[in-house]
Amino acid sequence: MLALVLVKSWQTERAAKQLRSFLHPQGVALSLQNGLGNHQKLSAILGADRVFTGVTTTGATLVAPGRVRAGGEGAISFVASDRLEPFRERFKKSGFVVETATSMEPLIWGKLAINAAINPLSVIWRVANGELVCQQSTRKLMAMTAREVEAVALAYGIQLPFEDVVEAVEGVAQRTAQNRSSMLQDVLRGAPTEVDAINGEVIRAARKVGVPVPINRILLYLVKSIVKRKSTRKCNYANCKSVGRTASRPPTTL
Ligand SMILES: NC(=O)C1=CN([C@@H]2O[C@H](COP(=O)(O)OP(=O)(O)OC[C@H]3O[C@@H](n4cnc5c(N)ncnc54)[C@H](OP(=O)(O)O)[C@@H]3O)[C@@H](O)[C@H]2O)C=CC1
Ligand SMILES: CC(C)(CO)C(=O)C(=O)O
Repeated sequence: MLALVLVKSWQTERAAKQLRSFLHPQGVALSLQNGLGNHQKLSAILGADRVFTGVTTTGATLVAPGRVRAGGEGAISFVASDRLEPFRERFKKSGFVVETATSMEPLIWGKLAINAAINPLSVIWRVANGELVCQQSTRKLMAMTAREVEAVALAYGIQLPFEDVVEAVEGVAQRTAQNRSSMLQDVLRGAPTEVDAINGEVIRAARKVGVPVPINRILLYLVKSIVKRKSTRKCNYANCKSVGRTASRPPTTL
């Protein structure tokens, strides 16, 4: 039995606890989630020998309950294992492209670079992925973000699984041109985002090895402020306690 874990990273722990009670003792869980930390959360609850983590660049947009629009070409990638082998053919029969990787960390960090660069920018500009490669300025921002992630990975001795991270990010954005990133879908429906598990984790990992990641930091705060603004409909300045403000006037509109 295979349990595919495709919940948001902040839902992983709950899903793992549920899985613990009904996954067959010989069954395995395969996470294709974005971000860092899902493998550890699942392993802590289900046991490391039952948890596999891969990635997918197959885009999907939820259009209504039970209705999903395929969001362009992509692949499912995971490290070869006897326990996953029986499911490879099933994925292929269902029309998915399946790729084999030699180790998990480069795979996860490669996907992290892709999501750190595409997802927040799609939220900030409210565009489908393809739009991000249409303008020089957004392309530059995507490139700078992805290169920061690559620098952090290298500081940990992890080589990303592509020759050129910028080409990889732009390639995914082009192949999923019509897709709304999973983060944009979250923001549009008022759900929590995975920005902490993506750009937030890049920042945490970078801090430990002393690599500067200013663009990831800015993207994290921009996404958080957009989410916050959407949930607080009117200007909350008068009641804001968290800003140690010195001025008694409201902020100037620029
Ligand atoms: N969408 C995309 O294009 C891609 C997404 N990903 C990654 O895949 C993962 C899933 O993304 P996505 O499909 O967009 O997410 P969605 O939030 O659209 O879908 C997740 C679904 O899982 C349900 N769910 C949550 N917890 C449980 C549970 N314990 N038991 C059963 N169902 C549960 C949610 O229900 P409810 O809404 O009620 O919480 C929701 O319907 C994420 O990590 C994402 O980053 C990776 C590549 C592409
Ligand atoms: C592959 C991509 C960028 C597809 O949109 C994705 O992983 C996501 O939206 O989270």
